[in-house]
Amino acid sequence: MSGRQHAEEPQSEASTGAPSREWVLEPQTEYRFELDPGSSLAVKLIRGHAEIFGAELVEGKPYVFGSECKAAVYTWQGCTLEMRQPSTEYVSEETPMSAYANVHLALEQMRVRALRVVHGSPPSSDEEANFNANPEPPRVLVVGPENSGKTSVCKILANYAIRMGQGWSPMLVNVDPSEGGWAMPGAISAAPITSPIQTSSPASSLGSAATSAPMHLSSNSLVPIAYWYGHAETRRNPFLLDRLIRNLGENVSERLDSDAEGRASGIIVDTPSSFAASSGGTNDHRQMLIKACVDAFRINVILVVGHEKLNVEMQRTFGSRLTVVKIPKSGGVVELDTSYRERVRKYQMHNYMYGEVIEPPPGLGTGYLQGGEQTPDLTHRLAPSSSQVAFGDLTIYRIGEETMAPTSALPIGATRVVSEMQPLVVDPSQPGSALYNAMLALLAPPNPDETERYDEEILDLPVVGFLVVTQLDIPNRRMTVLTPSQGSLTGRTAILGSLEWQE
Ligand SMILES: Nc1ncnc2c1ncn2[C@@H]1O[C@H](COP(=O)(O)OP(=O)(O)OP(=O)(O)O)[C@@H](O)[C@H]1O
Repeated sequence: MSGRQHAEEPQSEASTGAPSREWVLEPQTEYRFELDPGSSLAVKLIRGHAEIFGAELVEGKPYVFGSECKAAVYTWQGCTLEMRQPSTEYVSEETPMSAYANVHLALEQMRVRALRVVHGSPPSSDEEANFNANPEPPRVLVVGPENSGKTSVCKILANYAIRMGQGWSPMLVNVDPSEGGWAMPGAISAAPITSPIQTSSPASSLGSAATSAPMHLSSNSLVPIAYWYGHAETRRNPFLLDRLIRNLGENVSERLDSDAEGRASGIIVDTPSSFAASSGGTNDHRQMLIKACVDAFRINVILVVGHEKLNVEMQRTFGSRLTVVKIPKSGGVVELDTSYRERVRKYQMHNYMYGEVIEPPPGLGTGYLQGGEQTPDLTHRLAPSSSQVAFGDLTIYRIGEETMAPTSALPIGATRVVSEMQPLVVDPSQPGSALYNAMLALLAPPNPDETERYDEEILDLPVVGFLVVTQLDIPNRRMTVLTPSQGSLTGRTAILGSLEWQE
């Protein structure tokens, strides 16, 4: 074992607090930790250099982690770390970081060449040798089975791009609706990354997004583009997901069209594990969704994380027109079970509404960083508002699902079959509307030009926020909703999915 555990003595101020320990890490090793529910960890870099999923640690600053976070502190050159209160910890010498760094270098070359074209600079001699007259920026799809570390790979690659100091702003895309990215579980989203993605909690595994927190308080906040699918499982409505992935791709392209330098930074797409193996869904759906991503984001590199069969399949399907590379899976990736994933969804929903303040380990004092931000009390605690809305003020739809009415209640001859894409109005006064405690996505306003409107327009509108129905008062035709933003809901449209708010 290369990590030496140095001291195990309580620090002076912490006679009532958690003891701190030092670890000395050899070059190219990582310290892995896992937190139990309700516990928190503080890590401080004492000397040397270290990073968490590619984001560098600042020397001398304690970083806190909570909400059952599982992660690793990696060092290329060696370092000394101090920590308080991990639940599980160990050091590993075997990591795939060299392979990931090589992938990063290849992507970086693609960015540099693409930017040269933007600036109209002449190609370098190696490009002439390769006859690469029209270099493209990297547009990368990361695929792999459950718990292969796809999200971690995406974070590492985005953070390494940021660390180049070239002003890159790679577009990070999350098409895994079970994770929620910067939005909410049930959504797919994209955001340009301009500062390192910090890891502190699975409630905000891709860094923090701006909800109702004033932007100037949270410098790392991102304003993502999001679409609402409404379910955690891709098999629930793959046709809807296909359409939303294409919408997200179009929206991302439009943004990048007017930002040539951002375009040269490239795109990194994190995918759900159901893209690797059809768990309940069909193989056709799986392939359809992979193809939707390849088309929508004009993918030119597919990274397959540690899965030989999927690698062969991707080579066969796409190998003739884009680069498919298999990369190793990290032994540190933690097997996340269903109940953990459910708890993480709850943390993410709570984080969206209330923000998250991690209680630091006792004895840490002040001046620590949470998710890279100082003074977490200000930046991470939000105050959602509860307001009353008349049934008629907010139009609510569900997409492509049958009403709950039993067949016997349907008109004679009516069938229960509904197209996957059909928007159906939800009547809050009907028992079985499934609105109570449901998570709803608030859509952007439709096209102001009535002539541009079409029947299924609401499928193509991005999400501007989320709300929860916390009370239904059917006799008075009112409902109480919880939302982090203060704007009026009158005349707005919201979509219901199958995700429930959990207090
Ligand atoms: N080297 C590591 N050391 C410790 N924990 C790690 C390491 N790499 C990843 N993890 C943790 O393992 C868990 C799973 O990793 P990750 O989310 O990257 O996998 P995934 O393949 O994207 O998951 P999913 O099955 O949800 O698609 C996460 O909690 C992540 O923080």
